[in-house]
Amino acid sequence: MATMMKDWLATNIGSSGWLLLAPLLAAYAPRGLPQMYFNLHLRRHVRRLLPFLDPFITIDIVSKPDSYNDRIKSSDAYEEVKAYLSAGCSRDARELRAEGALEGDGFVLSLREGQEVADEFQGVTVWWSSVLPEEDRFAMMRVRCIRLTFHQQHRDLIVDNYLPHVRQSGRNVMVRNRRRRLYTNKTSLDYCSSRHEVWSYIDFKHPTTFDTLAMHPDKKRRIMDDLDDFRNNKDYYDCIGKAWKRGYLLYGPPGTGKSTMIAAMANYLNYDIYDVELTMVHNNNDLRKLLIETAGKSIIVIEDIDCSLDLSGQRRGSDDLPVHSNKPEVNDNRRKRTSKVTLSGLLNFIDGIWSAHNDKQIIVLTTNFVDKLDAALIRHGRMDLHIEMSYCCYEAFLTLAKNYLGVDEHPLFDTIKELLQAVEITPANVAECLMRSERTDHGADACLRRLINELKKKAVEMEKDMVKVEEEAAAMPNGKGDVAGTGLMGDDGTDTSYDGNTDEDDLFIHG
Ligand SMILES: Nc1ncnc2c1ncn2[C@@H]1O[C@H](COP(=O)(O)OP(=O)(O)OP(=O)(O)O)[C@@H](O)[C@H]1O
Ligand SMILES: [Mg+2]
Repeated sequence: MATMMKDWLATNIGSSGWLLLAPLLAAYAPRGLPQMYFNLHLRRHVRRLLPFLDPFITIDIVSKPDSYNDRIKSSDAYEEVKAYLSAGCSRDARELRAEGALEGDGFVLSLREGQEVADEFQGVTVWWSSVLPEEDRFAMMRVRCIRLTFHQQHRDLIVDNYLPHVRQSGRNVMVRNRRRRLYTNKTSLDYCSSRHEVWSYIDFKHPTTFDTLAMHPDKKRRIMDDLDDFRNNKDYYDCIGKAWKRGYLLYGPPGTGKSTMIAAMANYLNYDIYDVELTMVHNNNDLRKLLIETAGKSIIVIEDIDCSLDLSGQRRGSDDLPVHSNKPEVNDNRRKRTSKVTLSGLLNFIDGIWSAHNDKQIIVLTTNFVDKLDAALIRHGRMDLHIEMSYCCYEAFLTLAKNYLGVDEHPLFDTIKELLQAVEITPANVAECLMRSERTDHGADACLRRLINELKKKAVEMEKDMVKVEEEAAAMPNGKGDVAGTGLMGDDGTDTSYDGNTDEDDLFIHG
């Protein structure tokens, strides 16, 4: 309605139609004025009259040109307005356009050109319409335009309150409709490539949550609290002048749930995951490029960081490796060296000046061998929280029993509790025992007995290992040795293997 009136005024007064008023105004024109001055004089009067005749203001929100890539943030406003209208006011429109939604099988409805819908905000009515942009230069680039029309007396309310409200609501709609994504980096990056070109993705559909994650409940609570503090404290990060980011180091033996924890975090926060395969990144520049093309509200993951790069070697500036070697670890190192990413490039990726371009980003590094990592990589402020993923404790077992067998208690639980205090077994191993198919035939009993057998078997193995190690240690002149036979040894010869301890001070080195 408002736009129709406005269009009428534009056609009949704003352009050639102003001549309709010419005879009227000519009567008031000063006598003897040359024709050219008369026209100017007339136009000035018409322009002054316009606000009285047309008190409506329009604001055009234009889409990005189709040829632009998705780095142009100004396009976000158009998408947000579209989402806002699609969810609400387009219900009143009679003629709609349906585009296949980027996510899922649904459609995004928007207004067809020329259609108009009304919206109300704090008692004020505004009108939205879809129009073709007036300027020809846009036509080649297929830019779409949504026009907002409102009375000039509400200008402040609309600009200061309504438009931000529309954007925020539109963003919420987009988040609600959106499926989360699991990205991974592509091999070759070109300098001009955009997000689609450096990352490929699939829908992220991991079912793990913190409820199903097997871990001591106190430890789990502290991690969840830390995540909550992170996502809710933008003001705090601004106040202390720190980029709104957080780093987590997850370390522990294979099968203790590091990858599972990342999925639980992503589900908890509703974030996307960028899984960086470092060995495929050619150099520091490509790494930076990848970072720039990530979006906020995401978790950047580098799994098995100790295997991805020869970080310790680079830190110490070690010599080139021999060209041929029979040792597998040497060949493995040579493979890592094909990537020219350096430790310093990685450190900059994590918290360099470029890393602050996105808010709400979490970086997670995982490793089986925390002692192999350079101190700079995991220092305070870079990896804010160190989380040890340890062997299965009784509390973690209870979660797995609930997940896999649906039982909260069972007469065999006491035996299992006792064994778990003495035996190191990973949650993955426990889960495997509880997944046995006998469950369907014999209920939880068969699975729990299988677990008990597994635990007893491990207890015997551990006993044997201990005897062997003690014998070896006794045979060494200085009595020092790799006690658990894990290959993890501190510089001073002390054993640095995982002890499965769930003492909180051990779990949270800092943070
Ligand atoms: N803490 C846990 N809670 C629930 N399930 C777990 C847990 N740990 C392991 N699992 C189960 O074991 C499987 C392997 O776990 P996951 O891949 O997370 O281990 P990881 O620590 O990442 O191992 P790796 O070091 O080899 O990458 C998971 O698919 C899951 O089913
Ligand atoms: Mg893993």
